[in-house]
Amino acid sequence: MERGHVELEVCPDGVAVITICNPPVNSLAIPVFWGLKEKYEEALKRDDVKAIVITGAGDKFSGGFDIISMEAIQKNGDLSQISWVSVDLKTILIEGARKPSVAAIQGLALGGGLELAMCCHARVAAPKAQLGLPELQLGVIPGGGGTQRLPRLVGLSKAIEMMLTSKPVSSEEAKELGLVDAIVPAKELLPAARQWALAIASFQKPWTITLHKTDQLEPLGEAREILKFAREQTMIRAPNLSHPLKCLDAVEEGIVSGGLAGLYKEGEVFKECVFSDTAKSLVHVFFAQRATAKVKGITDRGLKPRSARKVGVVGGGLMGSGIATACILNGIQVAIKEVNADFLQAGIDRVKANLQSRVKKGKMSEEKFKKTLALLKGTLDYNDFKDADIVIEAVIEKLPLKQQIFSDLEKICPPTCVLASNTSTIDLNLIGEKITARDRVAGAHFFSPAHVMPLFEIIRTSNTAPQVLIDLLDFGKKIKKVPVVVGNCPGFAVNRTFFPYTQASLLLVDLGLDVYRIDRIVAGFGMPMGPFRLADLVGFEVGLASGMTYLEVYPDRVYKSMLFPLLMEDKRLGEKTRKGFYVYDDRRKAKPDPEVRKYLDKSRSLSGVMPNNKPIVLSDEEVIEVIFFPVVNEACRVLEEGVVSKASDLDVASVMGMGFPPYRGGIVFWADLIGAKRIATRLNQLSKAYGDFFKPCTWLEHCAATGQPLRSPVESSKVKSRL
Ligand SMILES: C[C@H](O)CC(=O)SCCNC(=O)CCNC(=O)[C@H](O)C(C)(C)COP(=O)(O)OP(=O)(O)OC[C@H]1O[C@@H](n2cnc3c(N)ncnc32)[C@H](O)[C@@H]1OP(=O)(O)O
Repeated sequence: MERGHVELEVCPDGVAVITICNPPVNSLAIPVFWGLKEKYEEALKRDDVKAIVITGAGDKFSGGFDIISMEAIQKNGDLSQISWVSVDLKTILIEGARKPSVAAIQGLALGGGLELAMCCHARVAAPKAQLGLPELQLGVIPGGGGTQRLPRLVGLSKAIEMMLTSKPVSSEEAKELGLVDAIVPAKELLPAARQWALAIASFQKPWTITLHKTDQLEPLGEAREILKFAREQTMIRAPNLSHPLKCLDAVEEGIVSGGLAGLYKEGEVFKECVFSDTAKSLVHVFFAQRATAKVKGITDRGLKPRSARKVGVVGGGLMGSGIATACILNGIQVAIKEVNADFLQAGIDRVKANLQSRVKKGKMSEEKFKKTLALLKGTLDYNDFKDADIVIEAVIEKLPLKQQIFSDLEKICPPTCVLASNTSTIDLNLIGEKITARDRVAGAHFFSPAHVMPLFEIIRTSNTAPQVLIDLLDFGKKIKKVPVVVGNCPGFAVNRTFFPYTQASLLLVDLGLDVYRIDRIVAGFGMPMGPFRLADLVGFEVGLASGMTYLEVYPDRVYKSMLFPLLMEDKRLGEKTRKGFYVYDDRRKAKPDPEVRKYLDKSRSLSGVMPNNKPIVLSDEEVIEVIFFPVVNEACRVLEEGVVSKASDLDVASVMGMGFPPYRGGIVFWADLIGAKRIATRLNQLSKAYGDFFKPCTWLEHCAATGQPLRSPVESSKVKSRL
């Protein structure tokens, strides 16, 4: 299907208005580029056209190069359809034309959209539009002249900052920076842009060819210093990524050898990047993230969400207060319930502290702080839940307590109120067992800290009503989370997939590897922290309790290490006691502790798993395999059992919930890049050496044997669906 087109209208004042039409964001699909060329040539030829305005249909200028086309290019390996755009279309035809062009920017001008605007001779914007070059977020670099024109408009430092962070600036900031020439009310945008274009044509306003501009560029020596510093920072912040450095190479070429040379370099680098695994992974995550909101059989029924205006939270502990914070931060009223005044005050204080930390960081004004906090009400009884739209229970993981709470809630809450539990392990069917309206029960699983972590796991049981899921999806979006609907099983999708992560790490320790080396390797792979630093953060009591849950349900896949109990015997419980695998100072900075050695030795001798009592030797790559291949194996079980409806949901969940590096595309995408065959072969070897913990599951073996990707839909005959 052809996507997008371009329209041309010649106004009586002699201005040709060229409009990009490709909803919802006017992305620059291939037909749009051809349309731009055709309409431009027409406008340049016509005698009744003096000047040109480029704009986007509706309320957006353009969201940039069409990422659907980018994915297609990555698949077919053919860049020829767009290789003419940067120089032939933008630089020669538009920027080099004998008639001036003005970009009329509304809503957003991102990536290729801003690049198009920058090759115009001026830019007029409506208030509050977003302008930026977020290409690095997709694993590519600006490939339509952005690496050359942005520094020439706003200076090198700011341009580098905008590209490396992928953060847009508002029209207002863009005006100050010199990226836009004027801001006018949205209604006057087109007339103002037309006037501006005519003023350029009659030489009353400057006819600026950005690629030839040098006045904003720093002197060469200073520019080199800025680039050097940017490279150093990039290597620290993103040691596994090469495309930000390549982006800086393209910028440098333009600074040293001129804009045109820079454009050619940019083209070469774009080509290298677009076919990289990094770009493929990040494009996959972009679409996968948006696809989580589409749930077959649920979101295609035409149901309308019942918007959540008031949420009840049961329990003001760490999770409850985090959930309450997430709600009030997004304008939703909250009643938080505790069992006594002290606990309630502690819960409210936690919410306050969460907000205050924003004030301290300059992200929230005092006034906004007060307004936000006013949305929170503390309560000791359920009366305040009488008009709640959603109630989320977030008390300790004790089934009878949760069952009692749900019975109470059913009596007091309106019949349309969604009854959700933030449990991370308990079967939701059991939690809702004592109530009549089981179709109202679902899981609303947040990740700690709940007001910060982006993932929101919505758990459905076989009884959960579609309307409840629609309401929770809407609620998730409202509180700016990425909601993923999953089935009901121990650990649900995320914790279940990742439980072998700690298990395998504990086994490696008993086989003789050092905890700190493991943590370094795993962090080097791109996880926010290694498994032992994470265990410290979560706390050993919690870690051990969830280990016990998995031991009950998946006994063949739990490695029974003594390491946690040994540390706990000496009151080393993790970060909260300032001693776990690491020791912590007042600022929570973790330092390896030589004393840990004795616990490791004891655990090793109790386990007796070291072959011939000698530590095994593994390369860094092998360590990653031993830790992450069992995670892939569990992900395959999750797919096999239909706990998620599509593999990309698990990719998003692993990235958003566990911090799996997005530039690896998520756990299943990453596994498919390696190949099921290699993973299954390695797991079979490990299984022979170290037991059933590593044994590949049916889906993994099936894909290894058939060459099918792991992400392919599991045939329904194989699915024991939990959805
Ligand atoms: C050569 C060039 O230098 C290379 C490039 O230009 S690469 C592209 C650079 N542009 C970007 O990275 C922008 C990507 N898009 C975004 O950040 C956000 O979508 C946005 C800020 C534009 C809009 O956000 P928001 O309003 O929350 O809506 P969001 O749900 O994300 O997007 C709406 C729809 O537009 C689609 N979309 C957004 N940007 C798109 C793009 N550039 N290409 C194709 N589709 C796009 C989304 O997939 C989504 O589709 P769906 O409804 O079918 O799921």
